Amino acid sequence: MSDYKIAPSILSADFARLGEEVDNVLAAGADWVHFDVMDNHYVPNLTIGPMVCQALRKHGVEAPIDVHLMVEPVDDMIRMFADAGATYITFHPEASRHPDRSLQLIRSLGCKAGLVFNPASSLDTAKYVMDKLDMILLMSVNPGFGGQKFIPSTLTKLGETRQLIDASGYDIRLEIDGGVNRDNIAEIAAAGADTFVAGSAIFNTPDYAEVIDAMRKSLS
Ligand SMILES: O=C(CO)[C@@H](O)[C@H](O)COP(=O)(O)O
Repeated sequence: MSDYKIAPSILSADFARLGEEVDNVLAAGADWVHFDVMDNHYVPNLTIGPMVCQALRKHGVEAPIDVHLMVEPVDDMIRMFADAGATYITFHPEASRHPDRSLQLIRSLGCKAGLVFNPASSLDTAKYVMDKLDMILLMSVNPGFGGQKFIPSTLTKLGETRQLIDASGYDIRLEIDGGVNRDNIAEIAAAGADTFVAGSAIFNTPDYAEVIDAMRKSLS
């Protein structure tokens, strides 16, 4: 597999200089912008909303914006992020009363749709909606904060998810999020991931290009 995507999580960026940070990380070789939306209800933290996504588009960001909704409920936010220029919109199935309907809503608004699974959540819901998925995102930390350690049992879960995707025959990306860095990215890719979210491993270093290059080297 060679179509790897690196998606820096702007949760670890300097919010006071967000446009510049996103420009810099894309110029450094990032493929996507990962956009973490937290509501202090589904997760115990509060971050950014659709206005910030729209502001990044107005600023000139053309790269895919990968919106990870950690909010409950999800449908109003899906509509607002689709209007704001999101490319992917993913949500946690337990945060929607009707996950199938929410997935259909995302696609009906012209975005790509995905489900997110926490470290201890079963993949069951995914099995019944494979035809409506463009991405499965596995959390390798508990959601809510950047800078946590990768939970090793996620490697087994990645393998199970990869089998599920391959058996389905659908074109579904497998994204991993939490504790990804230059030292573990190769092992994570070998377990089945093709899309890598990394926040602190990129934004907490002075040279974004150096880290992203090192990640790509590990992947090649
Ligand atoms: O969604 C989340 C946290 O809830 C992630 O996107 C983190 O922001 C990843 O940060 P690092 O673990 O890479 O620092």
